[in-house]
Order: sequence, then C-alpha cells, then structure tokens
Amino acid sequence: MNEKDDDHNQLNNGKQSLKPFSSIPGPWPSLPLIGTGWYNFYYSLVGRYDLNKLHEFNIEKYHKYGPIFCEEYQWRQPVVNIFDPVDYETVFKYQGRCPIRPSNEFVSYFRRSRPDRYPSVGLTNLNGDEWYDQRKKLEPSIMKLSTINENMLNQNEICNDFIEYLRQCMNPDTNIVDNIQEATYRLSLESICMLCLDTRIGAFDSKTNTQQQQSSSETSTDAEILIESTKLLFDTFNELYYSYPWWKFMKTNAYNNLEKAESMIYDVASKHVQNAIDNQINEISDHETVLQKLFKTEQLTNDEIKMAIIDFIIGGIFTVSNTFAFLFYHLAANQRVQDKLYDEIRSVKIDDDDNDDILPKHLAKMPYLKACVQECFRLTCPVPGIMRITTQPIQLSGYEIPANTMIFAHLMATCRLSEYFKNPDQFFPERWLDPLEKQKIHPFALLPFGYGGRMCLGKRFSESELYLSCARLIQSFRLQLIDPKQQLELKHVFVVIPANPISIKLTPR
Ligand code: HEM
Repeated sequence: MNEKDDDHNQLNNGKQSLKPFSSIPGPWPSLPLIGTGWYNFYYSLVGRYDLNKLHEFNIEKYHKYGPIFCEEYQWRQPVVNIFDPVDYETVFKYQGRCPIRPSNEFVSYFRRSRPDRYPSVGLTNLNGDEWYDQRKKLEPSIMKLSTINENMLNQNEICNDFIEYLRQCMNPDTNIVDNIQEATYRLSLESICMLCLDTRIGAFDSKTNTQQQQSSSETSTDAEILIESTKLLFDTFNELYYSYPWWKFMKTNAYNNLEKAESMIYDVASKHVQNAIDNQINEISDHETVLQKLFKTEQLTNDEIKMAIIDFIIGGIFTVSNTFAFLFYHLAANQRVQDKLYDEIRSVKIDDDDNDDILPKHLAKMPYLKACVQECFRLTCPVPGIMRITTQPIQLSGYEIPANTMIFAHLMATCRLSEYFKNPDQFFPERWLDPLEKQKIHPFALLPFGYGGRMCLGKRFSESELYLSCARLIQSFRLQLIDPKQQLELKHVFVVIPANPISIKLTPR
C-alpha cells in the first residue's frame, strides 16, 4: 500500500450501509473512570478472569459478543477488539506511513527518567516521525537476507553447543531433559548476541539450576542474568499493561520490578555491546555484523546503537525461546509429523553429509520444516495480539471506525477458531502445503510477526534460527513426551508461554 492509496479514505466505500460506532456490541454499562473494567473485575471474583489466562478469556468474549466488540478501559478509552482476518487486512492496509502502536507507557516513563542511559524510549515505543526515522536507520542492519545467511555457520556452531548442552542436561538413565525451556532460553540468547555482536556470550558455559539461581545471584553468569531479567520484565509488562495504572501515582511492586529488570539488562548488555564496539570498530572481517552495519549508519550515536542492540536482545530472547519450546513439544507429541520431518532432513542431507551443518541451500529444499514452524505459530503463537491506533476512518465488520481509535487484533485467538481454520486444535503442517487446503486460509489469518511497515524487525532472523536449530535437533534426536497424553497449557505473561515446564525424552538417532 503506498502513500497515495493511504490518502484514499476507506470509509468512502459503501458508506450508506455502515453501522455507527456506538452500536458495536460489548460489555455494558460503561462506568465513569473504569469504563467496562468492572466486567473483568466481576469475572475475577468468580475465578474466570486471570491475567495469566487472558488468551482464554478473550476467546470467551468472542463467543459472547462475536468477531468485533468494544470495551472501554481506564478513563473510558474505547478499545475495539477484532478477530476476523478480513478486518486485520483493513487495519494493516490502512495504517499509513507511520503505523501507530500504543507505547508501553511504563517503559517510556522509566527510560525518560534515565536520559544518561537511554537516548530515547526505543524503537518499539516510539511513534510518528521519530519512529520512522529510527526504523529506516535500523531496518537494513538486521533485515537483510545476506546478513542472516552469512550468520548461518555461526548458528550451526551454536547448535553444536546446544546439542552438547542437552546431552549434559539429560538424565543418563532415562534420556529425559526436564524443562527444555531452560535450554531454549540459552539457545536464543546466544543466537541473538552472535548475530548482533559477533561474540559468544557463553550461555551454555554453566549449567546452573533454577534453585541455585534463586538462592544466590552471585553464581549466575551474565547470560543467566539476562535470561532471568527478561523473564521478570515480561512478568511486569503483563501486570503494568493490563491492570489499572497505579504506577502513575506511586511506585508499585510491578513498577519496581520493571526498574530492576531494565537496569540489570542494561548493565549486562551494555558491557557486552561496549566490548564488541571496542573490539570490532576497526576490525576487517569477511562479513559485516549487525553492529558494524549500525556503525556505518550515518547519524546513529553510540548510545542509540547500544539501545537498539539491547532492544534486539530483549525482543529476541523470550519470543524465540518459547517458540522453540512449543515447536519441540508439538514434534514430540506428533510422532507422524516428526518422522516425516526427519525423512525430509535426511533426504536433503543424503548427498551432502560431510558434517551435520545445515545451510541456506539445504533449508531451501525443506518445505515440510517450514510448514512445521508455520503450524507451530498458528497453534501456539507467542504474541497473542497486536494493537494499533487508526490513522484514518475505516470500516470493520460493517461498523464505522473513526480515526484515533484503539484497535486490538486478537491474532492468536483467530488461529484457534474453527471459523478460520479447519480442525484448529490439530497440529497439521500439511494445511500449509496442500494448495486446496491453503487457499481456504485467509492470507491475514496468521500474522505472527505483524504486517507492514511496523512488522517485527527480527522476523527473518527468527525464522532462519527456528528452521536451522529445529532441523539440527531432529537430525540428532528423536523427541518424545514422557506422558504422551500430556497437554500443553499456556500462560499469558504479555507474550504467551508454556504454563509448565516441558520435559522431553531425547533418544540419540
Ligand atoms: C518468534 C519470534 C518473534 C515473534 C513472534 C515476534 C513478533 C513480533 C510482533 C508481533 C511485533 C509487533 C509487530 C507489529 O506491531 O506489527 C514485533 C515487533 C518487534 N520485534 Fe519481534 N518477534 C520475534 C522475534 C524478534 C527478534 C529475534 C527480534 C530482534 C531483532 C525482534 C525485534 C522486534 C522489534 C525491534 C519490534 C518493534 C518494531 C517496530 O515497532 O518498528 N523480534 N515482533
């Protein structure tokens, strides 16, 4: 969609039949100050509303009100909730040159209070021309396919260490790895640091169990501090984003934890970024790292580069590691799919198996692997939804939506509804490969990384990391659940993660 198209007012199409904004269904009445917040409060009293189960509650509301409903949040600010891919298409196609995503006010507030550290609130929290300017400077450094492909050999080395780390974690009698997420956090942290800094942060160096970490932070490595602080950060996001903003009036527990997590991440990450800056600034290497590319970008200060990389690290740990955990669970729970995937990997590597490395040329011949990752995103997308503020009047599900309206697109819920996906609870990668099945899926029904100008900056890197590391793991081990009937429960902590540790039996191939 170009700017000229954006100027076109979408409301002009079929205006006569539009229903007014005020007639959008939703909880009622809307009270002074708290709007329809009483609804969530009422359901929390009867045990149905729980911040960690928001993803389920949203599906309940869908069944009650339909694919579009309006709620009013603090100070009666209306929020239009949508579930229909047709409406997603409208929102994302008419978002203009600078799509507006409401910032995390609490992060912005904290970062503004530390101008000595943060030159701005960071790309994720910027809007308008300031966002556009930063995005144009940062995007080429991390979204280029050549950057991602050049990183593949490094990523293979990280996979060797990941596989070795799993061998160490495994119970030698049963081959069971308890809590595979502890390993996937390390994998995703090591990978994002390698991409951005061209340095190994040493995430697999020490195997400290969670109990030890809790009792003594001195035993934690830098990698463990980054992982634990990121977990704490997302926990506080959940509370600060979805609860009443008491933090604006006094420092709440959640806000104190946000300060603590942001500060710990800054201290550790900025030390590593500074080391990389000192070591690499004049280094000539066969490929340019993200850091070196950022250095070449005119008008980016050292502090801006540091902050961008810190935000890439924060963005890269939690989302990718939990996607890995989901993916390994689905493959362990679906032996038919895993066998088919293993056959695909073997057939691609059969003429070229000097070592276990998987390179872009191999990935290009692995459509089933890509379908497995796609299906994992559909069934268990770590980002449950995306918010936007409309930049012009639009129509959604036949209702008139004025400019400046807050929209919540419930991406994850859509993927779980039979209205949009056949047998939505089944892990069935073939739906993405069979042309007849695929054409029944709306192109905007699965958008794990968002869409358009504000789409995730880590999309390319995350996909390649997921493909490669998954292929390497399946090449080395058969994955099995200890209890084949074990259900995957989800927990909403701003993103969606497994509610309980996932234990997997890894039988060497
Ligand atoms: C499975 C992995 C990931 C998922 C599912 C994911 C998903 C998302 C989503 C849904 C958005 C919002 C897009 C929108 O508003 O349209 C986003 C934004 C963002 N992501 Fe990711 N992400 C992932 C990994 C990463 C990684 C590895 C990085 C590190 C480079 C990253 C960096 C960012 C940044 C910087 C933004 C803000 C972009 C902007 O506001 O312009 N993400 N991500």
